Amino acid sequence: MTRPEPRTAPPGRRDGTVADAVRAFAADAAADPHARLVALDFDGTLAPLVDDPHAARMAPAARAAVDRLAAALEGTTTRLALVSGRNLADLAACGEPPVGTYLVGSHGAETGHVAAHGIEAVPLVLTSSQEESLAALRAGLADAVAGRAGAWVQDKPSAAVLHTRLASDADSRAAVTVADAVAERLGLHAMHGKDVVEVGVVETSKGEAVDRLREVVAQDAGQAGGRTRVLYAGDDTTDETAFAVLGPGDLGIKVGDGETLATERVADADALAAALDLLADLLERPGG
Ligand SMILES: O=P(O)(O)OC[C@H]1O[C@H](O[C@H]2O[C@H](CO)[C@@H](O)[C@H](O)[C@H]2O)[C@H](O)[C@@H](O)[C@@H]1O
Repeated sequence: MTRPEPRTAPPGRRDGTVADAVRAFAADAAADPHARLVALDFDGTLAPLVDDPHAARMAPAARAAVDRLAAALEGTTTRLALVSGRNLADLAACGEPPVGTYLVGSHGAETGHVAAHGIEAVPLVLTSSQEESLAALRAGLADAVAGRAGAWVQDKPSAAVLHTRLASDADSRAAVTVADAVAERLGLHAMHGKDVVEVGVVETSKGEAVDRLREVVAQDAGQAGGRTRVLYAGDDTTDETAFAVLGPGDLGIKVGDGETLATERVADADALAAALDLLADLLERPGG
């Protein structure tokens, strides 16, 4: 798994800088025939963070921009993806992705696609060893939250997540310490996100998922063997693995504060929506 060293994007960027970067990403298709992928994290990026994960929905401006972008992409060689730590079914339910969207759930352990008739998901099959690890992990995280008000465990098909958003600082620290120890004992990698510690039994990352999507999109767009250009936007530390696999012709946009490998930064979901709206404009009027 790629473990990037975060760095801080230059402070004080002008809004115009992100717009310029979006324009460069969307350079006239005639001059730049590469397939493109717009890959967006969900929580904290399109959807403001809330206490109940099931209640998370895209911010209204992000919802409108994503839907508009999806429509603008029809018939082009650009594809849309949601790339999330959420498990696939949860991502589909809360993200309500437009038809044609590629889905990456559980940080890459689950993949799918939104077809006109519904979600087409690649079945996730765990080995017996992974099933055993998952059971031990769930038991260990149950111990981590026992007696700690506000801390709770979310089960996923290939992972378990310690949530501490509603716990006191002391309870949060103690639960995180236990969760880290459980992961270490089981030989699993603990990913620390915003008020979450996520431990999965399938070794993967958003960065690996984005690299796999590059190939899928190139093939789908009739550019097999070509290098798909990627726009990736994310807000959390787990998105850094995706920023780490970006290179020339790609565009990384960090949403909110924090160290990052992304070259561009916007303040929040509304600002990201403005960038996605601009991209939709450019795709609707190539060269305009
Ligand atoms: O990769 P993402 O799409 O950003 O998903 C990462 C985690 O998102 C969810 O947790 C986060 O959002 C919750 C709802 O706003 C919030 O309560 C929590 O504190 C955040 O960390 C989700 O519940 C996790 O399973 C995802 O891994």
